[in-house]
Amino acid sequence: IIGLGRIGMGIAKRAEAFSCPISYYTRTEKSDVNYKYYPSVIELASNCQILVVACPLTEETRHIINREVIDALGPKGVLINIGRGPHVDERELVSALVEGRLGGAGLDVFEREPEVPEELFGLENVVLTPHIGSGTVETRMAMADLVLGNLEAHFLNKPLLTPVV
Ligand SMILES: NC(=O)C1=CN([C@@H]2O[C@H](COP(=O)(O)OP(=O)(O)OC[C@H]3O[C@@H](n4cnc5c(N)ncnc54)[C@H](O)[C@@H]3O)[C@@H](O)[C@H]2O)C=CC1
Ligand SMILES: O=CC(=O)O
Repeated sequence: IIGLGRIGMGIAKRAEAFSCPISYYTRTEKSDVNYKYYPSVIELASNCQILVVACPLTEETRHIINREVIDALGPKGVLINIGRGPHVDERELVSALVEGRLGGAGLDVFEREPEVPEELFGLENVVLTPHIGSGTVETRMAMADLVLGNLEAHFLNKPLLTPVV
């Protein structure tokens, strides 16, 4: 798992229930988890079967999944991207999938949404969803409540619930 935050931890917890050994990459090792830490994405990709991207998109994480990482994951590896499309060099991903250099992919996000590379539609080893990672009734209700809560706090001159700056 790349990015062991709220979503990454949620994925780890569920995967653990299926006896999956969990390893992760973040910029610094976490002292409060027992999962195996790798100090680079390459090392993580070389030592895992399923690589999940769950970090924020920043200049540092743009194309964090490049050809080198894809090759390290290899023909038996699977890439899951539920973060942001530009985490992945999509051209490299498509050619690796088409050429069988990567085992498979599960993609909820794409580099140039709403465009999705045509080649992906024909592949048996790819699962595509239209950026619906947060699309549950409960989550969407919680998102709407948070917006309303922030607006209410703002207009009552109270501290915001989730200030951005
Ligand atoms: N597909 C979808 O519908 C959704 C996608 N997302 C994406 O998932 C991302 C993660 O969401 P949360 O877990 O809620 O965020 P979070 O802030 O709780 O966790 C992000 C984690 O990534 C780590 N991180 C930051 N920079 C990093 C880097 N350079 N390399 C490795 N790790 C790094 C942070 O330390 C943190 O542990 C969001 O930023 C968003 O882009 C979020 C919600 C829905
Ligand atoms: O990508 C969706 C989000 O809530 O972030």
